[in-house]
Amino acid sequence: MTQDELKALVGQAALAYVVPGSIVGVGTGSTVNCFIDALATMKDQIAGAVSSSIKSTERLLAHGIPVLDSNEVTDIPVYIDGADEIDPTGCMIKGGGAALTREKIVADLAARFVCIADASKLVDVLGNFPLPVEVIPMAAQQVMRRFASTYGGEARIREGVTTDNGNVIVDVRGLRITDPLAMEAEVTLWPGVVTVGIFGRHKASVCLLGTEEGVKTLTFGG
Ligand SMILES: O=C[C@H](O)[C@H](O)[C@H](O)COP(=O)(O)O
Repeated sequence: MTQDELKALVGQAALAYVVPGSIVGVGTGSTVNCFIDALATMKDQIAGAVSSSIKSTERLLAHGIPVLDSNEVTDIPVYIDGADEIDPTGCMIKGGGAALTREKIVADLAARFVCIADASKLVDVLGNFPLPVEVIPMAAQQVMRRFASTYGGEARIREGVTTDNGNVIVDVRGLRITDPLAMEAEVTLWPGVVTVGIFGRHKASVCLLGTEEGVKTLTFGG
């Protein structure tokens, strides 16, 4: 199966986690695009969506799925999103598409995080994928210096990218993130950091992995 077919497979499988009548939390990325297309087939059975990016909002609206303002929503049963890496405990690196901040905001509204990905995203230790950090532009150099002195790795500003919130993305290569919760807690405190792309406090409850043998379900509690 191609990567696109694996993404379509898990996008379709995620429909089983959508609670009828509810508002669905929708992530961002190529895998989520497959989910949005599948969700369109049951749009009459949901109350709408809360979206994590302008791109996902546009795709949802193009399918006629109503998108609610996150400020009008207090809680949702399920958030469905992709990931760049997933470790064996369900912690993830996200933000390859620069949507990490809004993704964490919507994930925080949700009782469960259903991660959809192809099997290549499952890793033993996070960090092979460059860690995205959304940073207020005036703090970019300061945050990159602090990363180098605290954790090492090689930090670079992602060229040509401005987030939906008007900020830059710093990508940090060469990390080995053995304690995602500790790094997430620490980096989140640095002035100028809006969001670090470690999803440890908002880790996956369930992960639907696309494999040659079909969808493999991993559960991490919750
Ligand atoms: O900012 C983007 C998100 O965190 C995506 O969920 C992540 O990059 C995975 O995207 P894709 O499904 O395209 O691999």
